[in-house]
Amino acid sequence: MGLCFRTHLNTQRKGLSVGCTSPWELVWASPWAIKKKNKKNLPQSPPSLPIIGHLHLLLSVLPQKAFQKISSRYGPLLHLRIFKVPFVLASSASVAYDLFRTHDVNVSSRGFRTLENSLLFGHETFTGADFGDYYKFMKKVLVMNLLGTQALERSRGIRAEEIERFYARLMDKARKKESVEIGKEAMVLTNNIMSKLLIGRSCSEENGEAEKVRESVTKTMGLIKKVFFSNMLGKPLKKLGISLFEKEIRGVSGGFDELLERLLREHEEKHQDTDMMDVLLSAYKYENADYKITRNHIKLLIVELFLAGTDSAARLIQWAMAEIISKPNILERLRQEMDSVAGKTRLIQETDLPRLPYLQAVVKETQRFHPAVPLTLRMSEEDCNVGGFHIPEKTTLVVNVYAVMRDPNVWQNPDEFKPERFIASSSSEQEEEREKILKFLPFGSGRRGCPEENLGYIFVETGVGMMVQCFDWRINGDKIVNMEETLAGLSSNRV
Ligand code: HEM
Repeated sequence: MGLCFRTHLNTQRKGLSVGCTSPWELVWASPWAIKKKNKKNLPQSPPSLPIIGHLHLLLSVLPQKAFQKISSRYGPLLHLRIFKVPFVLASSASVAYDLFRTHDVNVSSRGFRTLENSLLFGHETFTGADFGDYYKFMKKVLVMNLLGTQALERSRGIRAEEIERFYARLMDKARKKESVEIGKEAMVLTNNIMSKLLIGRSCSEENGEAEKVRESVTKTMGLIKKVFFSNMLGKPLKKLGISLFEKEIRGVSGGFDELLERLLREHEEKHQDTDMMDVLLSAYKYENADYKITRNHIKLLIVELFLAGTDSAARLIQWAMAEIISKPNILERLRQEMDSVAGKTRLIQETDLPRLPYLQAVVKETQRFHPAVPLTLRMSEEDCNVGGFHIPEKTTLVVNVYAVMRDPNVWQNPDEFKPERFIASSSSEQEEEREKILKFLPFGSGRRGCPEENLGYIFVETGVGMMVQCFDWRINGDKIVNMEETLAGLSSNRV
């Protein structure tokens, strides 16, 4: 993207193991089994091919789009199989409601398969942990020290400082008439903020540390996509599954491990209590803690938070800007709103956000249209009934968030980018509607939903807000913004 100053601004401103007794296997085994199926009322299964099952339906387009196409033809709750491994695909708002409200506890584990002795995808991750003591302990630590309202207020200064540095970097490029890769710059912003919150300093640009970390984040997000699908491929491809990527995983994992070990030693030497790593070290050393965490837990959580906080928000900033730049009427309305709230002499601040409903609506519509995490993975602990169908225990559940947020039964003109839909009704009406159906799920939902919705919104709204407020944008070369989607990690990407 090319950019220049806005002339009127005067600021410097895992897997599923299926035993022979699984009802799913019975379904495929014999006509006798089909009777069993009907008795149990399992979700419908589209026609499949011998051996590979439904794999062929997934190969041509992005998985979320392929799944959406299958669901719109066969129904919102389907059982599919890839080779011998079954999973249930949920694709409508009402089914999402059933899963995340009625059966929230039952589906609050993910069932990831793990890789031993690896930092990434190891058995001690927070994101993959069962909903047990370790998970609950860490979540409490997170809310109190990083993600809760008070913790967010304490760290506001860090984010404001980083928005100013972001502004200064763009201003420098504008002065030199250089073009800007929005995704890359957004990643620097989110990466710096997460580094400061987690380890008390941003990674150094001088010695290449920051670039190395950003590269590792991008590589890991790519690996998450591969491991997500290898989790679904399960047993038959076990050897080809996670082990196929083992070398790659161990490489990235080793790099993170080395960095984290160095950071832990730095923190132990300075004995302070200012960032998330300090908090976790105190918990590690505290004899009477409710749960005895290990040094490995600390490293893992830091890496997971780093990944979760950096990548999704940066991609959303990139998507939001792509939509805004290609739609001048949205850009103009945003600017008017921003100028009336922040004026022309200072940068937009976090505290301005509640008074910027249109900016909030643009960010929400970006989340609906281009969800950073289009598919989420859960596992049913016990048998349950969803949308009138029987779901056996230990079934992998894939929720197609992308399809839910384009479900034509609950969204008007779902394939149109229309921020106004988020300001048309009052917040009490929206709340009432949300209670009845779960149709807006960019952060997932229920116990295993994203614990950091607030921080996610702050990142994206302030980042986008500043870019719109302070700069005019022009597309390099092409007259239109390329909105083609690719899959990088589990995230939609813009190329
Ligand atoms: C706009 C940015 C973000 C988006 C779109 C996003 C989205 C998501 C989604 C969809 C999930 C899975 C939810 C589910 O399975 O129901 C998730 C989980 C998670 N997110 Fe976020 N997230 C964002 C920002 C963040 C930030 C800033 C942090 C932390 C600093 C964070 C930490 C986490 C963690 C720890 C989990 C795992 C929760 C669990 O397993 O219980 N996320 N996020």
